[in-house]
Amino acid sequence: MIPAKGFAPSLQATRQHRRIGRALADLRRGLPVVVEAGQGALLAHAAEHLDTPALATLREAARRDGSGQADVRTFVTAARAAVLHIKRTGHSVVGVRVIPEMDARTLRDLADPATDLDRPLIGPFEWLREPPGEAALAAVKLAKLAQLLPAMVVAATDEAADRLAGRLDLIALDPKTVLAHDEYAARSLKPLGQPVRLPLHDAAQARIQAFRPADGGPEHLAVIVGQPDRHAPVLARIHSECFTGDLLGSMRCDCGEQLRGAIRQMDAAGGGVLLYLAQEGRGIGLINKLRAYRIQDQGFDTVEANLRIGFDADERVFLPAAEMLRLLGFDAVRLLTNNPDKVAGLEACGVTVAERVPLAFAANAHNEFYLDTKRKKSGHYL
Ligand SMILES: Nc1nc2c(ncn2[C@@H]2O[C@H](COP(=O)(O)OP(=O)(O)OP(=O)(O)O)[C@@H](O)[C@H]2O)c(=O)[nH]1
Ligand SMILES: [Zn+2]
Repeated sequence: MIPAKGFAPSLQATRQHRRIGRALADLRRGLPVVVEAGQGALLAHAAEHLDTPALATLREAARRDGSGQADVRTFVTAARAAVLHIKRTGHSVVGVRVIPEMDARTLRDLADPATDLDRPLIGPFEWLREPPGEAALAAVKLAKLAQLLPAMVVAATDEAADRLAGRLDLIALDPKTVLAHDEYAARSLKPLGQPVRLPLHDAAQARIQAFRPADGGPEHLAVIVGQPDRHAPVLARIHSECFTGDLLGSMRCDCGEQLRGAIRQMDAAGGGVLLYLAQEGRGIGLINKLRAYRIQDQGFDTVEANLRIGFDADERVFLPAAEMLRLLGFDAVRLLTNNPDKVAGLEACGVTVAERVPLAFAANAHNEFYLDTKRKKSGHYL
């Protein structure tokens, strides 16, 4: 059994994490958030929502340098910086100085790969070689948590975070809390009542159970097929949500077939557990996955498309899956997957993967290249 690690956050920590949910809603509706940065703060705006008045607010709030220029920067991930021909800095997040000639549209384009080929950006950009502070890392993490493009335009201010947030009626966050949020959300998962009966087309004896994190973030689901034995490794599938494949039957991927195939295999084996994780698009969210599809239609593969947007090839964390297994009473699994990272990710969270059980279906004309890329670039066994 995975040690429960005595999850008992302080009231203060709980308050901070709940604030993140409110901050994400603000970012998604086009408002900035405040991130503590030493004595001062960053006023951070999601790049994809930046318009002219928002940029003016950032310029007004920013401290001035010796020449009177406002200290506004746009922070992008190393992957996006590479697309912008910014020399490798060795840091995961890179700051680009926002000079007075840059307008809101330029800053949106800097973040958004959609126009890369039609309207190539004119550099070179003035980027900062120093490592980004914790506050800048937290700002970019917030964009990812909000499932927006992973780029933030920020003003560095000398005003204390609480004062600035109070004055502008915004949410102030501590960067350490933001950076620890994934772990908090996973460890705070709680089952919602008892599993409820859900006869499925492929498994008549099935039940479904929802798990909710304390921060108000997305719920994850577990489908328990049959009566799995708690004393032996359980046949398990960790399946990341794929609206297009699971629900619509998209032929761009193999998700729908894997989902139903896994349930059939569990039914045939007399029992199993399928964890359905709210991690659409390998953790980048549905809208960003649709952006990735558009880039793939320009000739890039699935990994390149993620990187051009500024994400890693895979942004998922497997701690929620491990926690759900623990809460369901399973400590060892026979994992239905072709993905070596899932095996390693789950084991790193304390779940024993006793066996990897392959899950393969014939390719179609639309997903052949996708499956080939999984094999060649992501090391999938297929
Ligand atoms: N970013 C991105 N996500 C994709 C793409 N195609 C499918 N996905 C997502 O990938 C996830 C599918 O992952 P899984 O079914 O867990 O598959 P996997 O990581 O390949 O591993 P196994 O299926 O277990 O071998 C879903 O969240 C899909 O939405 C794509 O082209 N880009
Ligand atoms: Zn899919």
